Amino acid sequence: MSNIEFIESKLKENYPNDYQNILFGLYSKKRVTFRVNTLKSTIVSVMQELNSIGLMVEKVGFSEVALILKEGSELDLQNLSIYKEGHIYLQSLSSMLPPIVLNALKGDVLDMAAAPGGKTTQMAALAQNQIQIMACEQNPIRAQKLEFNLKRQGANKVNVVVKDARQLDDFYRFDHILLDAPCSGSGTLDLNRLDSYKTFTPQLIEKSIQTQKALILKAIQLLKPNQTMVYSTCSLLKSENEAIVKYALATKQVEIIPIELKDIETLPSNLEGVVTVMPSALYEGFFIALLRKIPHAKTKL
Ligand SMILES: C[S@@+](CC[C@H](N)C(=O)[O-])C[C@H]1O[C@@H](n2cnc3c(N)ncnc32)[C@H](O)[C@@H]1O
Repeated sequence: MSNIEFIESKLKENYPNDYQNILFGLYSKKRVTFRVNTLKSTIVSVMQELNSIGLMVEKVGFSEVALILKEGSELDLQNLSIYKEGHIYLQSLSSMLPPIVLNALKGDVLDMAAAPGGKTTQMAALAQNQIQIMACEQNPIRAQKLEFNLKRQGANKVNVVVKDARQLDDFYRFDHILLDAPCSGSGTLDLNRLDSYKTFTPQLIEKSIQTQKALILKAIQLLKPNQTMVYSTCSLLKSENEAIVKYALATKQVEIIPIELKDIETLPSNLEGVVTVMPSALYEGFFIALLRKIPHAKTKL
């Protein structure tokens, strides 16, 4: 079976009625989207700057600071001083959703799989640097990129920990946790490019599932009772999404807080309250679940 046939078979197995629309989304050329960094600039100032050089943008319903470039490429933005000085951050719209859903505005926050830092810097901006973030990243090279982005974006209350998050000390307790888990990436594949999908294999899926299970148990352990965490992936596979959340629910230490996304096309789920964003030219395929730790639940797993 070729890689493409394998992808098609997995999507068909997961979404028998929607897999053709999903494939269409994964073949679509993605629009260029980005976020204004409110630690350094404002939406008005960025829009004025872009207008003055003829780069037209449109706003997106779910965020005051998310923008879509009407015409042009990432390079057009990367050449600008507002990009180089961290006033904007190139980010897919779907990838902006987990921090918005988590809404971590005070206390201590753990970003368990943080590099390159799109969501860490977004959380820092949403809280105007009023939260203390521990940003954990296993891969040292990616951690350098994370450090670079934090500095450029002015996210100055972030402590980078280069470590396997499974090995984080058990005595930590956090008010909010973002677990944007390593995954097969099935929601972000560009099916026009072999280099994008050739690593999508049964082995990668299996390895991702094992890591996701260990990381979600660790997250539950490190979360303060009554507080919230987000589990997200850029995969569309239920084995990496709903099944991992069900695995977490089986500990009886967390419950789902239902998420409602307006004006964003989602895929059917067998688990109520979680969302899977349909891939399209505008959105990547993405899964998001918001969990709350049940008060008085034992922390020992
Ligand atoms: C989906 S990416 C995170 C993207 C990031 N949250 C962002 O928005 O920019 C997953 C990251 O987890 C890292 N990772 C994988 N296994 C890990 C582990 N056991 N502990 C910590 N980080 C891990 C990978 O190196 C990768 O950088």
